[in-house]
Amino acid sequence: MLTNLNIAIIGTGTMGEAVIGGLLQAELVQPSQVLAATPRPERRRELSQRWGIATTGDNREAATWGNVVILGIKPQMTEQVLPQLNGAFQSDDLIVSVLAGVKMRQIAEATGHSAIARSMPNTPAQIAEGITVWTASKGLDQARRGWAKIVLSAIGAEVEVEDEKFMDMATALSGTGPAYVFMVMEALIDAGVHMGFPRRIAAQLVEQTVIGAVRYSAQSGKHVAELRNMVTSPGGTTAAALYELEKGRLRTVLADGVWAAYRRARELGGE
Ligand SMILES: NC(=O)C1=CN([C@@H]2O[C@H](COP(=O)(O)OP(=O)(O)OC[C@H]3O[C@@H](n4cnc5c(N)ncnc54)[C@H](O)[C@@H]3O)[C@@H](O)[C@H]2O)C=CC1
Ligand SMILES: O=C(O)[C@@H]1CCC=N1
Repeated sequence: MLTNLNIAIIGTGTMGEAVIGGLLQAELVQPSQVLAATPRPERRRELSQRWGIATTGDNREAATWGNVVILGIKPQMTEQVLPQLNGAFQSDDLIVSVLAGVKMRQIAEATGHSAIARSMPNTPAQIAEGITVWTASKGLDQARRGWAKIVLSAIGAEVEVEDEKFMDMATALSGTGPAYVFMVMEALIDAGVHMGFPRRIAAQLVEQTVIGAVRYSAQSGKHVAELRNMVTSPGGTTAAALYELEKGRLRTVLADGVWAAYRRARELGGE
């Protein structure tokens, strides 16, 4: 449990705040157990008003105070921020990173602390509907693995993987994934408007089509190709549409996007 733990968040943008919100809304912690570190005073005011938590502009103070220290800064900031934290950790603290690309070895070297859970959430975390893939540093004890699991389950489902190599793949597939879905939705809504629907109605049709298709897929347990075949009447509209999508290389374009994200995640980690 997280009852007696202090949770510090360093870097409280989109993802850092999602974790704060998830923890508080699930009542896994009290506001008095949370300290948010971020450089901008107006952002600190906003966070303390919205969540009733303490804030600081001093990253080292947050790392010293926290038993669980969540890193929500951008990967490009690691060289500047992580050395500030060196020596601030107690031996039984836990670092939870959400940084794309950055390896546990890099975090351990820069901070001098090797008890780390590296995670990759995604933005539906903001409504506790995220999916987070995570892995722990070798030899991390069960108690702190438990802390990581509880913190990450506050923002949705979580999947633990043994090998850190899966983290960059998760970054490309599920971490970046909501952007693929939103872009496809946007394109479909625009097509509806192009045909003549008012935008509001086009958006409603697309949104519920996506929600319905995802729930149907999850509940039916059928392979997605089988579900797609069930939509495709012989000589009908879907067959006509799918022919054009295949001709436009939709599948390989999506795969190329995922591979580009994977390569970029590896670059951010210095590979
Ligand atoms: N946005 C997303 O969908 C996801 C992002 N991530 C990871 O989460 C991390 C944060 O990404 P976002 O929340 O999207 O970025 P963001 O730009 O919204 O948040 C970064 C935050 O760090 C703060 N910051 C800047 N300099 C700082 C410093 N010196 N000390 C402390 N805080 C500082 C900024 O004020 C900002 O609030 C990244 O490492 C990213 O790879 C992971 C999964 C999904
Ligand atoms: O774009 C990014 O780098 C972050 C990591 C995964 C999603 N957003």
